[in-house]
Amino acid sequence: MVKMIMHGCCGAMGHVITGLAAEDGEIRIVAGIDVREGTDLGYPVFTSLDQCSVEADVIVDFASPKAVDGLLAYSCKKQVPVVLCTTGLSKEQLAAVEKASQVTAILRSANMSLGVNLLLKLVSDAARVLAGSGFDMEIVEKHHNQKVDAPSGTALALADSMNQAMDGQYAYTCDRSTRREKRNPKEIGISSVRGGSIVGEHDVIFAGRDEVLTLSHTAYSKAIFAKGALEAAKFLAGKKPGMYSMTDVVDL
Ligand SMILES: NC(=O)C1=CN([C@@H]2O[C@H](COP(=O)(O)OP(=O)(O)OC[C@H]3O[C@@H](n4cnc5c(N)ncnc54)[C@H](OP(=O)(O)O)[C@@H]3O)[C@@H](O)[C@H]2O)C=CC1
Ligand SMILES: O=C(O)C1=N[C@H](C(=O)O)C[C@H](O)C1
Repeated sequence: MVKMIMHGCCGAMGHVITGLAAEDGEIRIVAGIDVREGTDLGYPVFTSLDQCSVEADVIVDFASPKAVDGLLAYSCKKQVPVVLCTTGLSKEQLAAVEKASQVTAILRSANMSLGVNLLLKLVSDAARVLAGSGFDMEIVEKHHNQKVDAPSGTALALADSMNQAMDGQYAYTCDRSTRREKRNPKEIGISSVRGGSIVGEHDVIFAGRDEVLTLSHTAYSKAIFAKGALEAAKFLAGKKPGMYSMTDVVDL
């Protein structure tokens, strides 16, 4: 049985994961970490990892960028692998994640769903063919009104996948409101919509002359992320230091 700490246990994802883990015979949440007060989740909850007296094989994180520095320090010190799902990390934090992966096992993914992880592959192929033939690339992402970061981590990961396929020639444009010039052919536009309870939608648009190809993913519940996170946690427990990704967990 894999023993897991749920980092961000009182939030939206923490609650969904707590429910799914309770029905899973291979993994058990032994402690939770959260600054928010919560109802009884069936395991002890601490306000920070430093306060946590319970040992575990893996940490699953859906919390806040504010908590990432402490999370990395704890993971390195205690040698507990981390499935890092929080989005909106700064450039400095992303560099710190890379550095920490030299001493601890880290799996970072902006989206734990099977569909988006396949989409990351599909958009890379599409970019090679279509952007290579002059098509413009745009991403539109839609999320609920509680989301604090924009653009979404998934939108950035999709853009990275497309840009890598094009040898890193593209810059990302997330706001055109102050510009008075035509679109640069070497840009990937990213637009964000926030409203209601939209779980997560990503449209990747390849627009050429007289034809448009759109590849879309729609999340209908947060359970798809929770399921992927638990699979990733089981995979990562006991792994040696390094940087892992969902492509190590799912067969694509
Ligand atoms: N990779 C993926 O597949 C997915 C990633 N996410 C990402 O996961 C993160 C969490 O999402 P979600 O559950 O919807 O957000 P919520 O805000 O609902 O939950 C986050 C929880 O973490 C708590 N928290 C904030 N700061 C700290 C801290 N320093 N230490 C411990 N706990 C803290 C929050 O408390 P308080 O409210 O008091 O601040 C809250 O209870 C986001 O970055 C989101 O983008 C979400 C879904 C899928
Ligand atoms: O905050 C969310 O809800 C989500 N965040 C992730 C992101 O930023 O891409 C993944 C998913 O889309 C839901």
